Amino acid sequence: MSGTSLDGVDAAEIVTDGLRILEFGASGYRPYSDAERATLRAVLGRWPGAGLEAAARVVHEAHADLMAGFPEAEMLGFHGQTLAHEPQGRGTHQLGDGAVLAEALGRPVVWDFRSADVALGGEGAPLAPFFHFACAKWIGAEAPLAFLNLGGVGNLTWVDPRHATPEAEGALLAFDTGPANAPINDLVALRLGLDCDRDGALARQGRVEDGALELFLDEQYFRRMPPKSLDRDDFSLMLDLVRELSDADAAATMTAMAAAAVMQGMEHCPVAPDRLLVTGGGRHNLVMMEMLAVGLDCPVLPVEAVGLDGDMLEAQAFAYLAVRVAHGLPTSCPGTTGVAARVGGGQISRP
Ligand SMILES: Nc1ncnc2c1ncn2[C@@H]1O[C@H](COP(=O)(O)OP(=O)(O)OP(=O)(O)O)[C@@H](O)[C@H]1O
Ligand SMILES: CC(=O)N[C@H]1[C@@H]2OC[C@@H](O2)[C@@H](O)[C@@H]1O[C@H](C)C(=O)O
Repeated sequence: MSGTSLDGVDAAEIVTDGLRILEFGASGYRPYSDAERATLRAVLGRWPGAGLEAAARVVHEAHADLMAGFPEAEMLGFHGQTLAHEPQGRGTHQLGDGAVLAEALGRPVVWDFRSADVALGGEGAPLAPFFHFACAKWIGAEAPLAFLNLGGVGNLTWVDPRHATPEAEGALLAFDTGPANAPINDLVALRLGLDCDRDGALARQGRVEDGALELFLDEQYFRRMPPKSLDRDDFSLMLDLVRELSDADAAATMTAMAAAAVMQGMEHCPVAPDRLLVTGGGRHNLVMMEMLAVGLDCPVLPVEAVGLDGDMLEAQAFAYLAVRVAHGLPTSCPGTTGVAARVGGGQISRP
C-alpha cells in the first residue's frame, strides 16, 4: 500500500479465506527517498498523460524491494499510487502495473482494485470498509462501531457487526470525511520545510480561527450524502483560508478543519456507534485526537486499543481484499461506494 501522503510503501501479511481474518503476520515499511518522492509528486494529478514511465519505475522498484522480504506470501495485493481520483470525471487511476510486479516477484499479484467499481457507477473508494467489517468480527464487536482512517484524506466506516456479511444491506456505511493530514503536511512543508506537524506540536501552540473553519465547512462536499469520495488535493482552498495566519494558528485551524469534517461525517451514522476506532498516521496527532474526543459523544480510541495495528491496517486491508478477489467475493457494495450492486473489483496477474 502506498497512500496519498507519499511517505512510502507499507506491507503486511494476513492469513485469510477472504471472509475471516485467521491470523495477522509480519509487516514492513519502505520509505521513498526524497528523489523518489519528488518524482511521484511531480506526476500527481497527471492522468491521462505521457511521461509516467519514470514514476511507474519508482513504484515498481519500491514495492519489489519491500516484497522481496516476504518470500512466504502466496499472493500479493498491490494498490498502486493514486494519481487522480475523479469517479464522475476522468475516473480513478493508480500508478503501477501488477503484471510487472508479478513478473519481478514470481508470484500472483491482485491489483487495479478501484476501476470496476467506478465503471459501474460507484465512487471506487473507500475500499477498506469490507476489511473493517472483518476487523469488527475479529475483535468480537457486537454493536455498531466506527473506524476512522486519518491518512492524507480521512475516511469513515460505520459497521453493524450483527450482520453475517459486509455486503448485507445495512451492514456498512462508508465515505471520505474530508482532508486529514495532506493539507497539514503541505502547510508545514511550505512554511517550515517539515514532513508533518509531529504529534500536533505546532497546532498545540496555535489558536483556531473560527472564520476560516466556518468557510471550510461551507464547502458543498459536506452537504453531499454518503457514499462519497475525494482526491488528495480536492481541498486545496484550505491553504488559502489560512494564508494570513501565523504558522501555529494555521496548523491549529487546519487540524480543527480535519476534525470538524469527521464530526460532520459522524452525523451520517445510521445508529450512534459505541466507539470510534482510529487508524492511520493522524492518530499520532494528539491535538486532532483531542479535538475528536471533545467533539464526539462516543469514546475515540486508536485501533491499538483493540489489538489492531494502525500503521498497517490499510496494507492488511489490501492483502485481505486481494484474497477476496481471488475467491470471486465482492469488495464494495452500495453502502461503501454507492455502486448500484455489489462489485468484485481487481484483476489478477500471474507471472
Ligand atoms: N507522529 C505524528 N504526528 C502527526 N502526524 C503524523 C505522525 N505520524 C504520521 N503522521 C501523519 O500521518 C501521515 C501518514 O499517514 P498514513 O500513512 O495513514 O497516510 P496514507 O496511507 O499515506 O494516506 P491515505 O490513507 O490517505 O492513503 C503522515 O504524512 C503525517 O501527516
Ligand atoms: C482514490 C484513493 O486512493 N483514495 C484513498 C485516499 O486515502 C484515504 C481515502 O482517500 C480513501 O478513500 C482511499 O484509501 C483507502 C485505503 C480506502 O480505499 O479505503
